[in-house]
Amino acid sequence: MSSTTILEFQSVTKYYKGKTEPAVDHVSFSINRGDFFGLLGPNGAGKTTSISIISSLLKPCSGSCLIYNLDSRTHLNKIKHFIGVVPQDIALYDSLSANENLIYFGSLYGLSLKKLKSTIDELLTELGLIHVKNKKISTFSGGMKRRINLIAGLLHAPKLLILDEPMVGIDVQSKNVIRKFLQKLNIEGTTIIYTSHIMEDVQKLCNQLGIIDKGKLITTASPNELLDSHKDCNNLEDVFLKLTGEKLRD
Ligand SMILES: Nc1ncnc2c1ncn2[C@@H]1O[C@H](COP(=O)(O)OP(=O)(O)OP(=O)(O)O)[C@@H](O)[C@H]1O
Repeated sequence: MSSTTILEFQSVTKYYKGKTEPAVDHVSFSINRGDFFGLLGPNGAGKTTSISIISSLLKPCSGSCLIYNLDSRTHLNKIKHFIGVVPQDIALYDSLSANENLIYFGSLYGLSLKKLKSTIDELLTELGLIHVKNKKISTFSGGMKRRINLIAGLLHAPKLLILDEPMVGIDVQSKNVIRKFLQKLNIEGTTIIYTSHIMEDVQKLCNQLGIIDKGKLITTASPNELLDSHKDCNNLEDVFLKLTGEKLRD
């Protein structure tokens, strides 16, 4: 692992119980400090499985995932302080207010209540939600829930933020706020791993991409490198279709 590499996915393979095909098949890639790394692939490609291995929620059957040189299988307690995970499904309590949800999630990291309260107010302000701080999550729109879900993964100021489809089901305004916020966070030093099916967002945000399909890594490259090496393609979506094919995955 070089001094700038913070994550090394080394020949990782994962079979789910009862399945004969691997969800992730000997996948290797590395992520450098400061990257905005887009992990792309069609439905069922293995993105969430890979992210779950990085987050230590799943163990690989073979291979390893090193984060800051620590093995994700054996150093979960240390690693969880460096990483923030924002899952694809909204993981909030509907009957609690935004503030109560965030106090709950922040307390899981052992932050002092004083520090936690000031961080919550800061992030709610940055993401345009301070005026609904004490409103119940059940009254929130999809875009507001997505932004609270994002804040919940950021309360302990992780060095590596892992986002699984953070822009799903939200309007253009919410998307714009989240995109600008993530760009700022990345410029200020947070390394980000990002999965999405929205190629326009990926092109705007990511400096490095890993494309997987049917559990196998097809390529890692920057968006510009991909566009340069596929001159017949007009945009990233065309390159993605060329590399993964037009066949439906369902
Ligand atoms: N808990 C599970 N048990 C069994 N098989 C699973 C499980 N989770 C995922 N799979 C299978 O593993 C493969 C990879 O799934 P995964 O969710 O990682 O893909 P993905 O790229 O995140 O897809 P999507 O874009 O649809 O979210 C798929 O074939 C999926 O059906």
